[in-house]
Amino acid sequence: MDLPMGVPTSDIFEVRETPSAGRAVFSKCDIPADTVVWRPTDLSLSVVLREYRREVCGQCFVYDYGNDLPVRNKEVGFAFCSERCQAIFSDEQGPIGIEAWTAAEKLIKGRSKEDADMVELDQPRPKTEDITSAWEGAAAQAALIRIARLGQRDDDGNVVQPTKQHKKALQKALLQKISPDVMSFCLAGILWKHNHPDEWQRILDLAVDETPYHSEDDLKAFIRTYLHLLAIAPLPLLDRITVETLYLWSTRDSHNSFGIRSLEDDGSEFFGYGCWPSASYFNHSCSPNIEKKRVERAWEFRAGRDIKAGDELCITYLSGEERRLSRENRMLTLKRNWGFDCRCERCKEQQ
Ligand SMILES: C[S@@+](CC[C@H](N)C(=O)[O-])C[C@H]1O[C@@H](n2cnc3c(N)ncnc32)[C@H](O)[C@@H]1O
Repeated sequence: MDLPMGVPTSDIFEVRETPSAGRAVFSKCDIPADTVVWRPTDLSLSVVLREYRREVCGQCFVYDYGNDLPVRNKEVGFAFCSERCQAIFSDEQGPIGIEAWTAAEKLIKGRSKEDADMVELDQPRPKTEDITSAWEGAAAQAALIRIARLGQRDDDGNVVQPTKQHKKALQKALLQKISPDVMSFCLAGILWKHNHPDEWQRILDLAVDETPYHSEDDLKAFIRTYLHLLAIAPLPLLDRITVETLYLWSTRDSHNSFGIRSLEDDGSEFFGYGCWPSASYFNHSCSPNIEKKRVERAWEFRAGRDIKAGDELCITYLSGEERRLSRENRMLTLKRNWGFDCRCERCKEQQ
């Protein structure tokens, strides 16, 4: 198998294709319990949910039992546990990133609470053809907004000023309902691609979910956010804000992101999520032999028991409470959240 760019490599494990669960990680030698097997540090896109933005550090995800963090940057809408974390954040996002977060924050703050994300359960997931036609439906308005921001050139290469029609398309986008967490996802993804253009292939190589939107509302929120970003983002980012990038990010995020949860209370607080490509080749088991623990922005994957050479190394995708569910309910949870029928050893044995 040609190894994808983001595949983790190590002396003690290798990534191979499996007959029924895609690629997976296998031990190359006996691994004693408690051995640190892998430390994924390659965080790409991450989202800290709006409701936790004052309590969870925007850089290292430290959480102080719900207390507001000491360094609050109201312009960009993040709080930090220290000046150092704020400086690292600014450095990683770059001047254009900071300008973009500031523009997004200004737009979100100017709006009422009604705009908060509402999750409608039980709506069907949009199919591929619904997704394609919904994005196509936004193309004309997107083109007008681009011209409103950048102008356009006539046949002789002269810049033609935007007309009332272009400006109206931009204004119309700004009046649309805002979904702050979708905005964070899209902006974080665009900025990651902007700041790491050579690493995009690591994202494209991940497992794909062609129908990543949970509901029609969710899909609509992404399309509105696309238009919002075109209307407000710094001009050097406009070429990056494309349907292709936003859709491809969603198709990879869906089956590869990990929840960023509290480190106490069995991870009961869900602060947001992030995608660490090198962590994304470990399959799930309901009886995992690898324990994963978040350490600030990184993960530590440790052998939870003695592992024999040739065994598959599996983590669990379930949260603390979910692990105690019956086989049927674990299967349902994995199907709903990750879209697969679990084929782990424990589920096979309990069949
Ligand atoms: C994070 S990726 C893991 C690596 C993936 N197998 C690959 O080829 O990229 C998650 C996807 O792997 C597959 N997978 C992981 N654990 C599985 C399991 N226990 N049973 C069946 N499929 C599984 C599912 O397709 C799932 O959406």
